[in-house]
Amino acid sequence: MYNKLQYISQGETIEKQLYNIHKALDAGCNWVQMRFKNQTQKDTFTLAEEVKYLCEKYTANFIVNDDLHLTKEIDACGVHLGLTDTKIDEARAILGPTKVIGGTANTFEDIENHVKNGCDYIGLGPFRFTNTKEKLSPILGLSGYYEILQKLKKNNIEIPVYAIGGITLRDVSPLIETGIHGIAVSGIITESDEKEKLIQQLNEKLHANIIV
Ligand SMILES: Cc1ncc(COP(=O)(O)OP(=O)(O)O)c(N)n1
Ligand SMILES: Cc1ncsc1CCOP(=O)(O)O
Ligand SMILES: [Mg+2]
Repeated sequence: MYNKLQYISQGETIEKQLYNIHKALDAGCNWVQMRFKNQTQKDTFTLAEEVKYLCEKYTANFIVNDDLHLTKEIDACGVHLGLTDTKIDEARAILGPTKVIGGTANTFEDIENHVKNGCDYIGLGPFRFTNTKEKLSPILGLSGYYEILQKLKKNNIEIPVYAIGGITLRDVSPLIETGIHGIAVSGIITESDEKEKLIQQLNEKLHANIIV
């Protein structure tokens, strides 16, 4: 099963990205999504090779944001694709059955389509406003997650759903109660001065036995 906590990297240079990823791994993250926007192909490739090496050293899963061909080229564990990125079925045809493909969703219908097209997990959001990403889809809030997760249950659609967007520690328990599998976070881990403690607290809440 997929880890319940995914760290999405931040940093405008290769050095800052590596620093942030290294810190997150040291503090106990074992799933990293490398998100390095608006960069040259050369720099993105250089960073990806370094991140792959680091993740192997820490036995962490490594997925690439957006870039399907880079994922294949460096043999990462998988890729995360948004609603305007390469289509999930195209990615599946190129990557084959074993790579992890995550897809962004904002609605029940997005999830239905992703499942039909061979997606492995869903990043459903945004939960609330965040400065980490520009051009956000409509904010879902807790009620949005509750509605969508109920509809998935009613339609017998089973896929790990990750909440994303502006999530803080105190959001985790109520989000888990909606039926999500886990969370994908960037800001709270990158900015924390006590990363190890935070990751431990996040994992405790993510793994608490909640009867939904
Ligand atoms: C786990 C997860 N969920 C959603 C996203 C957002 O993807 P996308 O909409 O393509 O936006 P960018 O991250 O590419 O700006 C994600 N990256 N990860
Ligand atoms: C990539 C992405 N997609 C929707 S919100 C978001 C950013 C998540 O980062 P943060 O946890 O800092 O809000
Ligand atoms: Mg994208």
